[in-house]
Parts: sequence; structure tokens; C-alpha cells
Amino acid sequence: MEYILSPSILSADFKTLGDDIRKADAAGAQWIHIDVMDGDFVPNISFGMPVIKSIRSVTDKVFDVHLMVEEPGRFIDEFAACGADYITVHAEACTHLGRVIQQIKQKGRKAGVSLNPATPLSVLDYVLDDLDMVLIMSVNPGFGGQSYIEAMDQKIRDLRKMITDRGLDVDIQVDGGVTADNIAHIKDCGANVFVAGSAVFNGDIEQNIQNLFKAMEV
Ligand SMILES: O=C(CO)[C@H](O)[C@H](O)COP(=O)(O)O
Repeated sequence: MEYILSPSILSADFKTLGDDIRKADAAGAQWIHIDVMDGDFVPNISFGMPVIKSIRSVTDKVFDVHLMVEEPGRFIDEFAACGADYITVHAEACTHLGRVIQQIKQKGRKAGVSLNPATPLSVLDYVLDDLDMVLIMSVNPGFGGQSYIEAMDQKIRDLRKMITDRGLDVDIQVDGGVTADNIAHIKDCGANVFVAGSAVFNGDIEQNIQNLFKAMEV
């Protein structure tokens, strides 16, 4: 299984965003996690397509776009056009989840579905086979710098079992409160894609990424 670090630029310094992304790239992060917030699905607004389009020229790394947006089906074409490789939507935000997954696939992009901490895995029952990734939110979405919710350990374990039982190849991404102190434990629970915002961008980005990779191998 491939283990991937996807630094969340929500915690980057926006006045030097390109430089922060270059540092994360140079330090070996395989993906760049891009949190789009609409002020409706979550109580915060981050940035949208023009920023993604602009930073696309900074790195060739995978753009892992997490849409915290109500009814994201309205914008799939635009996010695909501005350089998203993975497009992850929230199950809670989609009236017609299956249709939105189809829209992402039709654009040739990898499809992810994200679940808030309180959302049960059963919402995936009839779409899991169509997915490339499931994103388990380990904080309530909207803000960086929160603490990992420990009840998500069991949810990650249950999801890994569900994927294995069906013989699928679906990534499990975990986002929220991931640090060098807990990343090995989250990996043991069954996750293989790790989003880290403040643990990467607060302080020395390259050193922080090295610390996370080192901890991940434990
Ligand atoms: O999706 C998010 C918030 O909704 C962020 O990606 C997430 O919280 C990462 O930040 P941190 O690693 O600081 O918890």
C-alpha cells in the first residue's frame, strides 16, 4: 500500500503561498490538499478556482481538492478545469451523491467522498465500489488546528474492513488533527493518505514534513 502525505494549504501563509507549496513539494509531500470552503456547508470561507488555477503552475504534485461546499455538483466542471486531480465531495452536501461521483468520473478525475465525524459509514454502502478514496474527517470541518477526534479510530478500522471485504482498492484519507505524534497510530487503524495542515505549515515546513514521514514509518 502506498502511504501519502497531503499537506493542507489551509494552514499555509497565503502571502507566500507559492513558496510554501514549493517547500512542501521539495520535502517530498506527494499530494497537495486544497480545502475549498463556501461559508454555507462549513462556517468558514477559504478560496476557490482562481487560486487553484494560479498555484497549478507551482508544482506537478497531485492536487487533492476537498470541497466543503453545498451541492458541489454545480462546480465539478470548473474544479476539473482548474487542475484538480482528485475531487472529494461531502456525502452530507450532495442531494444526489451518486450523480456527483459520476460527474467527477466523467471529467476523468479521481473521485472521493468525505464523511463528517458524526456521519455513519453506511452512507457509502451503494457508492463505495465507484470511489477512488474515502476521506474520514477527524475534526468537524471548517478550521485547521483542531484536535483529532479519537472515536474516528474505530471508523477508520471499520472502513478498512469494508474495503477489504469487498476486494476494493480505495484509499482512506484522514484529515484533521494529524500530527507526528498520532500519524503512526492512524496508519495502524488503516489509513494510507494523511492530511496535515498546522503540523506542516506552522514552523519549518521541510523539517515538519521530514518528522511526519519519519513518524509514519514507525
Ligand atoms: O479540512 C480541514 C478543515 O476543515 C483541514 O484540512 C484540516 O483541519 C487540516 O488542518 P489541521 O491539520 O491543522 O487539523
